Amino acid sequence: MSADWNIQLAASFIWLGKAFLITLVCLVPVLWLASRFTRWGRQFRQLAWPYLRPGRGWKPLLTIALMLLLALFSVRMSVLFSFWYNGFYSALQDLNIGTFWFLLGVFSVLATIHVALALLTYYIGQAFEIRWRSWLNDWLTQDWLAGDAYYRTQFLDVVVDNPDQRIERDIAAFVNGSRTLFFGAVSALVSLVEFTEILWGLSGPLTIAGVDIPRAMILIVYLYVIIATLIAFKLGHPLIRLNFMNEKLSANFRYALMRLREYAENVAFYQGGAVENRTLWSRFSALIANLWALVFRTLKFDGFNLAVTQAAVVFPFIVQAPRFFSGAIKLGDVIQTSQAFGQVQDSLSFFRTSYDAFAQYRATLDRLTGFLDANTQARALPAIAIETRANTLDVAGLRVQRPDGKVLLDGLTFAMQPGQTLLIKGPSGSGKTTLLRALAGLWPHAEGQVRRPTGTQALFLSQRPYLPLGSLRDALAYPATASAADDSRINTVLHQVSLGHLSARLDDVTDWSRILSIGEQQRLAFARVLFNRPQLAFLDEATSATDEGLEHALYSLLRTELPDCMLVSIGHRSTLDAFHAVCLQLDGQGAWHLNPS
Ligand SMILES: Nc1ncnc2c1ncn2[C@@H]1O[C@H](COP(=O)(O)OP(=O)(O)OP(=O)(O)O)[C@@H](O)[C@H]1O
Repeated sequence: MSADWNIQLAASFIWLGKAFLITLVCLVPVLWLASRFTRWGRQFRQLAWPYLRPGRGWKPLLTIALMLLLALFSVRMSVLFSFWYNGFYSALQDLNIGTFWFLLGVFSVLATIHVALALLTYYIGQAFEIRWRSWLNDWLTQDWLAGDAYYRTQFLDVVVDNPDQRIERDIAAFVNGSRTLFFGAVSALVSLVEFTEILWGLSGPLTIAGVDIPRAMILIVYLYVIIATLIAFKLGHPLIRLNFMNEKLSANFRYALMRLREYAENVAFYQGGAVENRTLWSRFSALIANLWALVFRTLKFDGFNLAVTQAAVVFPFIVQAPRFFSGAIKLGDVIQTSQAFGQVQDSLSFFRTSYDAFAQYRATLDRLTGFLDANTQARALPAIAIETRANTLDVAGLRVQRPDGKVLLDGLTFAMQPGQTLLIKGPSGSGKTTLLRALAGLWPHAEGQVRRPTGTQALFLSQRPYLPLGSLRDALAYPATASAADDSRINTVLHQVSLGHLSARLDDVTDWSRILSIGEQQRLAFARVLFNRPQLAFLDEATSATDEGLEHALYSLLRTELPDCMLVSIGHRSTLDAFHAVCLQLDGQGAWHLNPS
């Protein structure tokens, strides 16, 4: 078979147009069926459609169409190269120097196009992945934050592990896997059709045990690869679970390392290195045990795949040898046969060799859709509906339970007006912090009515001070944002809480929670209240790390600076009584009493 190189340009464009249309016509129903009737197809649609749907813009779909065109072009180039090899080797066999030089000229054109095509494919593919990844990152992060899902997923029956990994790694793996597997499959199928056609033209009959088999090459390659694929699927199946476990165990190990870094000082004080080492080692061992299982399974899987590929190298030569030596076909035909056989073999084998990649891809789909589903379930958990009402805290018939059903507090009813103060007391574990969680709308095991200011008009200072990543100015203003224009007000409140020495470091970006002592962090939290001037502040043991003198100074400051702010405090010290008019006493069994403090 030889090609007329003078008409190849026009012929290639016509081929490209036809192949593009045929591929689209075949692809659309296949994708639709997969997204309806397969689990991975449904998961893919759940993750991909929000980005790809034309209602949001045509750019992603048009980029996919362009990538499809490039993939088809690349198949066309392989076909042209295969004809080039045929002509070239036949010219060598015929000692035809004119054709030899002509074909070298053709090669330089083909090679230039090939290089340009490869670079363009790379660039467009990467640009597509980066844009899609950014969009997904934004979507999943917002979904995680929406409705306090990042906090409330802990109350689900099945808690999703390592959301950080799902956002950071799985999105990238999903985007890359979707592109490479999709275009890999499309290229494989189109190559299969093209090179089967070439092989059809090149193959002759084969006589086995007296029986003539027409077009034997085609029959051999298809039978060979289909049987090999079935065996490979069986060998590769356990890889799905092993890959899933690998991701999970790696993330668990990473989390243990991160935690050690986070609590470095506590561990160092306890001299708990040996215990930590055991924990780290046990998590690492689980990871390694799974890795060994993965290695042995991959040895079997890859060993089989490599053997199948190697054995296929010699087939076409053996089958064509009689026709070549009898002079029925030329050297170029033999070379092209071997290439076409290799291409058909590769294309058919795509589904076998990609089984591993597909297994990982499915694990990624599971992790990402599991994450989104958990967020949705967390948002659907019950919570007290908070009604916004300025300058009042009105609680009626509030019932708070532990997750195991034990009632901590029943029928709580009280109301507060601007400037009023309430101190919540009770034994440890009686539900004081949980009551605040319920009043914040975070606790799922609560019912009743709450009316209060919302948004930045209500501030909750939790037992453990929290400082966000960023500058000291950001930490002080949290959750509001402050700019340099607010510096004079920030400096005033810093001096008021005896942190004036920090006023020169407002722009310093560092991990402030490691630098400031707990007492200083608690003072910073008071500065936050003074800066944000809420109508209502909840202080959960907010002065537990300060001495009584400083506690007195901080509470006095709140009363004088924010006389209208309603204060709800939790605390064990009797020194707090003086700053609160009413005391709510809990017994942790459901009963409660309101007394003058
Ligand atoms: N996420 C949770 N899952 C299960 N039980 C919880 C959870 N959070 C709190 N509890 C339980 O609810 C009960 C009340 O806890 P809470 O933190 O409200 O007590 P507290 O009165 O604030 O205690 P302390 O004075 O020691 O801070 C405790 O028995 C605690 O173990």
